[in-house]
Amino acid sequence: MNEYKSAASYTNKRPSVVTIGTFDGVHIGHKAILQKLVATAQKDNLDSVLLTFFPHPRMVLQKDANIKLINTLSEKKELLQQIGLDHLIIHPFTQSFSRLTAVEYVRDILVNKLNAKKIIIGYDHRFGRNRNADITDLKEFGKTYGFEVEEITAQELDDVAVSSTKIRKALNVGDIETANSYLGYPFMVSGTVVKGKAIGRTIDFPTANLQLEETHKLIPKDGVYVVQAAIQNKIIYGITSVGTNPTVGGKDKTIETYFLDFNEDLYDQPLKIEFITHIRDEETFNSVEALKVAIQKDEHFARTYLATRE
Ligand SMILES: Cc1cc2nc3c(=O)[nH]c(=O)nc-3n(C[C@H](O)[C@H](O)[C@H](O)COP(=O)(O)O)c2cc1C
Ligand SMILES: Nc1ncnc2c1ncn2[C@@H]1O[C@H](COP(=O)(O)OP(=O)(O)O)[C@@H](O)[C@H]1O
Repeated sequence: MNEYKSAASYTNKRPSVVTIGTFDGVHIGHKAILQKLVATAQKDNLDSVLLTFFPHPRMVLQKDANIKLINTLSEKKELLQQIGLDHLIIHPFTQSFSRLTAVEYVRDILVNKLNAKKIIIGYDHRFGRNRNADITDLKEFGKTYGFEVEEITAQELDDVAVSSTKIRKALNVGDIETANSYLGYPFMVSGTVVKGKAIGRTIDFPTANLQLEETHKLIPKDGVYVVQAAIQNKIIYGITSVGTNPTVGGKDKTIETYFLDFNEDLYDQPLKIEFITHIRDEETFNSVEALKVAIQKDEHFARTYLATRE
């Protein structure tokens, strides 16, 4: 898969089939659409192109600072990599881009830059300045500029929308199993291991504190989870605390993991944790000693869970 930082840097001239969208989560519903894109490309001897935008249009247009996404950009790239697309364009969504008229966007980008011969798009897709144009307009443009429009039906799109919303809702209540079943892979959080308050090791539970790579990443509900990570190519299981650590007077949200049967320095290393199941909600204990007892129980829960699952 070739990657491009903007439509302008896409120099490929081959005729293409294009789909456009955010594809947050790259979940099982998205995969069905993307596989259709790849299959169409093969059938019609076209290059497959996914045109996606970053930052998310809502962040730019509605200044929606609170929008939370299932994937960071680098996670999305990694997931898309596995699908077999020919080209991924991550076009910067700016105010000036949003002001392109429908005809400018179709002619200058889809036709002249991407050489689109086919566009696979949702029945309710809108585009151009003020989202003025719809799929009927796109089909009209197709007659002028020589491309076909293949519509993703309401039913197909409903499946996708429903699963994105369901994934977000599930993560917000700590229902990892539901999120993972819609995603088709374990929900992940990645970042770099940074120093914390160094209290962990004093209660025999050192925790690798994750500093996230993006502020818009959706984080599951505060609580304690069973997780796994690949560390030096080995799967290591762990228990992760997501929350503000009220017992030790914490304020900021942290994501920290105690790895089972593991004793190595992880500072400054990249780390990706994959969520397996929720153990319990975050609690405020009367003492650090009581917290330690609770974490021992969490560890016991995790070991039993991992030993008995299929
Ligand atoms: C499995 C696990 C469960 C935890 N549960 C809670 C909790 O319920 N309440 C809380 O205040 N802190 C909880 N913590 C966070 C501890 O307060 C934190 O790990 C400790 O303060 C060490 O912080 P440090 O890494 O900055 O040294 C938990 C930590 C782990 C590893
Ligand atoms: N089993 C383990 N799980 C997590 N971190 C571990 C483990 N063993 C050693 N470490 C190391 O210990 C560090 C955490 O120690 P801790 O006392 O909690 O300090 P800090 O507050 O700086 O995170 C981790 O970042 C990692 O480098």
